Amino acid sequence: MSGAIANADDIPVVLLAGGRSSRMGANKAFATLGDQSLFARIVARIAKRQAKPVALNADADWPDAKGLTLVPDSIPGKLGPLAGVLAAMQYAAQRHPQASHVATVPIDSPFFPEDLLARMAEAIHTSDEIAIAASFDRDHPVFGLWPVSAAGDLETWIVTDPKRRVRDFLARHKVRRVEFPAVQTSIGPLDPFFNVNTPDDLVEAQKWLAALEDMS
Ligand SMILES: Nc1nc2c(ncn2[C@@H]2O[C@H](COP(=O)(O)OP(=O)(O)OP(=O)(O)O)[C@@H](O)[C@H]2O)c(=O)[nH]1
Ligand SMILES: [Mg+2]
Repeated sequence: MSGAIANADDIPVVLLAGGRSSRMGANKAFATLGDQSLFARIVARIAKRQAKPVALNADADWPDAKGLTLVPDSIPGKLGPLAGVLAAMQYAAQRHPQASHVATVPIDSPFFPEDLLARMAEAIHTSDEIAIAASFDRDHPVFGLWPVSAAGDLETWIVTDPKRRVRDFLARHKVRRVEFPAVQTSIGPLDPFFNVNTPDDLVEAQKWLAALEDMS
């Protein structure tokens, strides 16, 4: 905890939902998992621990933002998740000027840790550091705390780097990786960052959900 500069309660959270859902074939935010859409499930999971209002990074014609501030990408063309991160930074700079960081959470990962923001905030030691989540030794940079001060650098990088690989952007900054453990369930260890990309993933997510409900 010592040295941490960010308090999780003060960090605005932006849901990333600006992708194409091409593997799902339809907007996966509205795919049903249990008795809720992925979108509703993720909003509820954040609301459990998050005091600040939540914004939604999605296309301007999104059907129902559930009262969240709708934040479309500032650079058009679906240039990847970091375009959503940039929109999140710009939203935070305008609407939460006291916040050093903005958090991003993707719309397709329904089992993310409840202590996500608290642990990521603890990992940040200076206002220019990035924190990203990891599990099973794999990075999940869509789950990140992003310094608002890096917006200009991110914008330049998105526009000028033709490959736009997330790891290349991260290499330009000081990054804190926060490793989260597997969740033990009745059918085995669940990666808390399991994400739903395909119809088959949705079927698998239903199994994990049932296994988690068995445990509670
Ligand atoms: N703003 C924005 N968000 C994106 C973009 N591409 C992906 N994302 C988001 O980043 C997260 C991870 O992306 P993917 O799992 O690849 O989702 P996707 O791009 O919608 O799906 P596929 O088309 O199947 O790859 C999701 O929350 C997406 O909504 C983009 O171009 N712009
Ligand atoms: Mg995904």
